[in-house]
Amino acid sequence: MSVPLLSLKKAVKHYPTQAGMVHALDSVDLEVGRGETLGLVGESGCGKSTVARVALRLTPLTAGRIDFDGEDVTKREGKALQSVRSRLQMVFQDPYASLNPRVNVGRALEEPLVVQQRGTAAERREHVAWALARVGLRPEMATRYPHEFSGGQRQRIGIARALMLRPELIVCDEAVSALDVSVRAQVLNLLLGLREEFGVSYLFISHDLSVVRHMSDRIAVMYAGLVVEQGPRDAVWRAPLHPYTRALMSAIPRTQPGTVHRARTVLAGDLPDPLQPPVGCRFHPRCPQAAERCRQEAPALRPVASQWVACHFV
Ligand SMILES: Nc1ncnc2c1ncn2[C@@H]1O[C@H](COP(=O)(O)OP(=O)(O)OP(=O)(O)O)[C@@H](O)[C@H]1O
Repeated sequence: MSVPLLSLKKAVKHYPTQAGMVHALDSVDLEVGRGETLGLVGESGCGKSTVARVALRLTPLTAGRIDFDGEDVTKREGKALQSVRSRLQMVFQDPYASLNPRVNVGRALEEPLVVQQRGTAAERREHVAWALARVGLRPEMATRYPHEFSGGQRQRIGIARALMLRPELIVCDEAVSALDVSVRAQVLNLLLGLREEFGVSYLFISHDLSVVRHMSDRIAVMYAGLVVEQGPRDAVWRAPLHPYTRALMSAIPRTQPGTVHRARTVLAGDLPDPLQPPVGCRFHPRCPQAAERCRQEAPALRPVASQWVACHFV
């Protein structure tokens, strides 16, 4: 098998707080192959954005390792880190928050090229026009300011900015969650088109399973700082194995095309307290199948059929 573009190996991220240590990630293993889209799903607070932040080296790991294109980049700093960063970009949920309201769109798009000292001013302007056109905006819009755009257009600007350095991997963190349904479909199709055109890989993070299904080749399901199931998109969608994934799937409205008819499992309770995750399987307090072993022993991810699953009873 070829070397994955991005891999997290036993990645741990704990945030020290006044109340104690928040266990945001505990030994997470994930891989994104070249040209592949890995969808990451799970409830709010399970650690999805933390995966994005550690993958982009926006925050350091507490333990574990990150490889990019076969090289250990966990501790890279300075110029060596900058060269990795240029190959990895992020699209945020709210592009407005990441766009300076006083800076026009042309300058905002040019900025990554200026930081990386690429091209002359004229070449950079030309590249801005190209990126705007590529995301379906008119090049003359470069002189406008963020507030002059709709939510969907702003997200296109966020994508154009991510494209400026022609990255190999784009991390999309809830990139379409704030958009209306029709605009959402357009932005998703734009992302799929860019993948076709440039072979870019995506780490596609969303709490919305149907969006993840639309976008991904493989799906990883997170629960309370851990990956509990991962595998090929259709296998996870059609035959989820972990009780948590099954509960997530059963909550999807049956009106959606291709949805497999499943008895609905209502998940009682909330995610566990990240300051004190439960002993044993972290899902056991909410699991309809929990037994004594689940209360005592944490299940490891192991291969079952075409998936990897962390459950004693699958
Ligand atoms: N800087 C921080 N300091 C302390 N705790 C944090 C910090 N960032 C995140 N957390 C906590 O880490 C856990 C995981 O958060 P994270 O944002 O990664 O989850 P998420 O799945 O992306 O949720 P959401 O979809 O709501 O963003 C949560 O309990 C969160 O409160």
